[in-house]
Amino acid sequence: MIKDPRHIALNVLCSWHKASLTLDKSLENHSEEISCLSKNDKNLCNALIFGVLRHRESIDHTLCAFSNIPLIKIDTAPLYLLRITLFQILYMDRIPAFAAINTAVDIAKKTSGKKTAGFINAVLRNAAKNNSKITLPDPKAEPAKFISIQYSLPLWLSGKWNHAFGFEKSSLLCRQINTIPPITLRTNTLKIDRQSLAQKLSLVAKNIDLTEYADQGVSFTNPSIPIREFEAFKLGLFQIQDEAAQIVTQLLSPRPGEKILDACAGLGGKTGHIAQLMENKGIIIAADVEPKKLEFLESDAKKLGIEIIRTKPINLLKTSIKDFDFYFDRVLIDAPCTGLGVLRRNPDAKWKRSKNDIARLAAKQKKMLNAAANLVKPGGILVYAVCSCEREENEEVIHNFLNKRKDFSIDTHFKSNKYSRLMTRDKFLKTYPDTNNMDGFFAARLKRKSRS
Ligand SMILES: C[S@@+](CC[C@H](N)C(=O)[O-])C[C@H]1O[C@@H](n2cnc3c(N)ncnc32)[C@H](O)[C@@H]1O
Repeated sequence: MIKDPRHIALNVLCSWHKASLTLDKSLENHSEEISCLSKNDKNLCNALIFGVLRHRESIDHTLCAFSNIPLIKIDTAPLYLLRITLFQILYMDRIPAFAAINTAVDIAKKTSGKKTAGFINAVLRNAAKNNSKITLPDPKAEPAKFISIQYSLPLWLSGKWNHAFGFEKSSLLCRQINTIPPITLRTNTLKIDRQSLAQKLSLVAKNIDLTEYADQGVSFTNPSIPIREFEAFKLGLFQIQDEAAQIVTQLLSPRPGEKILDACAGLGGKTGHIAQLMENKGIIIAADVEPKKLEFLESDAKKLGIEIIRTKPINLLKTSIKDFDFYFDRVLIDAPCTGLGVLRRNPDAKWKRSKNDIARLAAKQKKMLNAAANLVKPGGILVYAVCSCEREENEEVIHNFLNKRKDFSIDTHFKSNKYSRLMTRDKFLKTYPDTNNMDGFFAARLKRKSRS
C-alpha cells in the first residue's frame, strides 16, 4: 500500500485524467489508500489534488518555459508529477523546493524509470530557480489569454466570460473560484434550530457564521474531523448545501399540506429543504432518472426524520401527467447542467467541460422545463434552477419557454430588500462566487395561469 500523500495524489489525478470520471469518483476509487494516511498527510494529499486542478493552466505556463519537450508529448504520470511538484514550489510555502523535488524524483524512478526521473529533476530545478522570470500576456492586448493563464481557466471559457461579463468581473470571478470556499450546511429544522446547531459545530470547526440570505444556513472552515464523523451529521441535524442552493428552495416557497414534485431530486439536497419548509406535512414526490440516487435519498430522509417523501424513478422527458395521481401545487426542476457555477468546489469540471456541453445541456434543459410545466396545476408554481451562470442555460431557456408557453409568466416572490439584491431586473435569481461568496446559481420562478 502506497503511503506517500504526493504519490496518492498523483494516482488520483492520473485516474481522473485518463477516464471519464469526476474527481469525486476518482477520490472514491482511491479511498482505501487515502484512509491509511495520517490526518496531516490526508490534508496534504487533498491540497495537492485540488491545488493542481485549480491552478493547472498557470502551472503549465511555467512548465512550458522550462521543458524542452512540449507538454502534450509528456505521458500523463510524469506530467502530473511535474504539476504536483511545481504547485508545491509556487503555491505552498511550507514545503522547501529541494524536498519537493527529491520526493518527485523518487516517485518518478518508481513509476516512470530513471530517464524520466532525470528529465523531471532537470525541469523542476530550473523552474524552481528561474520561475520569477516568467511573464504573462498583456491583459489589454490579449485579455482572454491573460485571464486563462493568470487564473487557470481553459481559453475557450476565459474568452466566453470576458465577452459576457467583461474583463474586471471575469477576473474577480476567476480569482474567487480559485480560493477554498467555506463549508456551508443547512440546519434540519425538523430536529434543531440554527443557533443550537451553530453552538454544537463550534466544538468541531472554526469561523462559524450564520448565512446572510439563507434562513437556515451555517458556514464554517477547518473542521477538526471529517464532516461525516460529526455527531450532528450522524444524528441528521443538517445537510451539506451551499447558501445559493438553499435560496432556490426558498424561492419555491413550499407550504405545509401541499403536493410538491422535485423533478430532478438527485441525492435530495433540495428535497430535504422542501420537507422542512412543509413542516413534514403534505406530499413530496422525489423523482430522478437514476434510481441509485433515489435509494440514497430515501435512507438520508429517514436519518433526517422526514416522512412525506415518495421516490419515483422517471425520465422526465418521457413522462406525462398520466404517470402521476394529481397535478402539483409546485414543481422544482433543478436541471442537469454544466456545473460551471460551482467550479470553486469542483475545479476538475473546468478541464472536462466544453463549449458543446453548454449547447447540448441547454437543449435538454428546454425540453425538461416544458415537460415539468405540464405537471403544474393551474395557478401553481414552477421553479427552474441550474448551478451555472451561462446565459444559454439561464435566460435563454426561460425566454424560449415563455415564448412557447403563454400559460406561464414570471412570478415575483422575493420582495424584501435582502433578497432583492440577488434578483436581476428581469426577476431572476442570480448568485456569483465573487459578489455573494456563494456558488453560481440561476433560478426563475414561474406561475401557471389559473383557469378563468
Ligand atoms: C443538478 S442535479 C440535481 C441535484 C439535486 N436537486 C440536489 O439538490 O441535490 C440534476 C439531476 O437531474 C437528473 N436527471 C438528468 N436527466 C434526467 C431526466 N431525463 N429525468 C429525470 N432526471 C434527470 C440527474 O440524475 C441529476 O440527479
